[in-house]
Order: sequence, then structure tokens, then C-alpha cells
Amino acid sequence: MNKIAVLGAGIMGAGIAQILAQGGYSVIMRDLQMTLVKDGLQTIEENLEKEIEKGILHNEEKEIIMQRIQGSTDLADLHDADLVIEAVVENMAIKKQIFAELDNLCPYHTILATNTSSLSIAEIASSTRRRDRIVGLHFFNPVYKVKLVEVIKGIDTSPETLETARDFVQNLGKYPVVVSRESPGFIVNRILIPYLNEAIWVYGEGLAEKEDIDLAMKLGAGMPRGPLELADSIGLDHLYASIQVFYEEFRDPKYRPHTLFSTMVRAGYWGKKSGRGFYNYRD
Ligand SMILES: NC(=O)c1ccc[n+]([C@@H]2O[C@H](COP(=O)([O-])OP(=O)(O)OC[C@H]3O[C@@H](n4cnc5c(N)ncnc54)[C@H](O)[C@@H]3O)[C@@H](O)[C@H]2O)c1
Repeated sequence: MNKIAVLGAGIMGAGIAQILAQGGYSVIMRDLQMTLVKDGLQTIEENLEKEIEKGILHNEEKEIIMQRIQGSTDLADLHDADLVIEAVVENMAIKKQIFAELDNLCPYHTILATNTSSLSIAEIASSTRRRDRIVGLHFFNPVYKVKLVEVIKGIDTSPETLETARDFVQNLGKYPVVVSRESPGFIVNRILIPYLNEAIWVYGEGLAEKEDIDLAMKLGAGMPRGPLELADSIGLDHLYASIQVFYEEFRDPKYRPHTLFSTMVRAGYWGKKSGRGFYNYRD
């Protein structure tokens, strides 16, 4: 892997571009507008500055890492990438369109990976002619902190592609966990998202105040963060889209979102990123 491209300069795209550059790779980070690319670059710079403050990184190293990341709005810049990691919005139609474009643009050896949290790798791969070279690489937020990466096999992913992806993750200093059969949410979100949804039901039914629900799970179940604060931090819009996928895929009412959840998402209460979720972040 000489050149790696990341599609999307949002929360995940910027985080992935950062660890790749820290791992010594040349990275192209592409988003739709230059302002979004610049925001992503700024986030990376701020993250690195925090590492300097902690004494983990030197200023000169930060400069070298930043120089390895090239921002772009032009998909054509990805034409010689050996690996593309897609981290755009969680929308199947958009992802399929992007993968079809990448399939036409990139050489056959290029592995196209998706960071999707809940969409089907097989369906994304169906928009390409290289289904054997499509794989899920599911990083977690914040990417520079969380050591786990789920490496997901789509129905047509070849053993070689899976092995290359697994080795790549390991070389980045992360722990790969292979998910050998795709299913919504893979491992972590399959367990985590229904848990967060249940916490929203508990809150929606008026069983307790939000602070008490969070405290109960921290002290009573040993969770490092309460479910409602965690939901705010993940992003309620993103979480809502994921639980909808579970609900539709499994047709099981246990994945039903509470109407409070739908209302909050429609109102733009998306958590930390919008300044308002279960908690208020504006003051
Ligand atoms: N946020 C999380 O905690 C998290 C964790 C793991 C995986 N994911 C997955 O990662 C992906 C990205 O999530 P995010 O939270 O970073 O979203 P985000 O909204 O922060 O960023 C998405 C970015 O993609 C850009 N984009 C949209 N269409 C594009 C295109 N055609 N080309 C390039 N860029 C495009 C948007 O402008 C935006 O900047 C999703 O699939 C999500 O499910 C998210």
C-alpha cells in the first residue's frame, strides 16, 4: 500500500486520514467542498496538537504528518490509490454511486473498503465489477483512540482481500476482528445500538431523568459512559438511521425506535454535533 485515499472528511474520514498519515502513509482525503476538506484538516491538526500537549508527539512530527495528507474535492485524484476507504454519509444510494465511480476510476488491484456501520457490504459491492476486492473496514470514533477495527467479509470478498485488509489494520497498530459473515451492525453495533435504543425507550417512557439513567448504567453496570451521553456523542441522526436498518432487516419489533427518538432527529437534535441532543451543548 503506497497511496491510500479516504472519501469523506467528516468525523470518521478525518480520523482515518489522521491515523493513516501517522502510520507513514500518503493520504488523499476527499470531500465534496473545499470548506469541508479544510474542516477535516483542522480537526486532524487539533487532534495532533492535543498529542503534543500530552508530550506524545513533537511539533516537527506534526508538520510531517500533516504534509502526508493531501486534501481534494476531485475524485480523479484517487486514480492511483492502492486502497480507498470510503467514509461518506450512511446512505446506500450515495455509497453505491461512489463505488461505481471508483470501480471505473481505479486500477483493478485497488481494494475498495467501506467504513459503513450498518449497510450491506454485498449490496455496496454489487455496484462494482470487483466484488472480490470490496471489504468492510469498520473503524470506531474517535479513530485515533479506539484500537479496534472490524474487518468484514462481504459475500464475494476474496480470502486474499480479507487477509490484506486484516494485515493492513494490524500494521496500523490496531486490533482487527474478522467478521466472517456480514449482518447489520456486525459485532459491536449489533449489541451496542439496541442497548442505546432501549435506554431511549426507558427515557421516553418517563422511567427516570436522563442523568439518572446515565448514572445507573455507569455505576450499576460498570459502563464507562452513560447510554444517553454516548448516544449524543455518536450522533442521534446516525444512530437512528442504524436502528432503522436493523428494524427493516430483521423485521423484529425489538429494534423499534421510540417516537421521542424520531421527533428529536426530525427537530435536528442530533447530539453534540448539532449542539443539542439529550443534553444541551450550547452553553
Ligand atoms: N460517527 C461514527 O461514530 C461512526 C463510526 C463508525 C462508522 N461510521 C460510518 O462512517 C461513515 C461516515 O460517518 P461520519 O460520522 O464521519 O459522517 P459525517 O457526516 O461526519 O461525514 C460524512 C462526510 O462525507 C461527505 N460526503 C458526502 N458525499 C460524499 C462524496 N460523494 N464524496 C466525498 N465525500 C462525501 C460529507 O460532505 C461529510 O463531510 C458512515 O458510513 C458511518 O456509518 C460512523
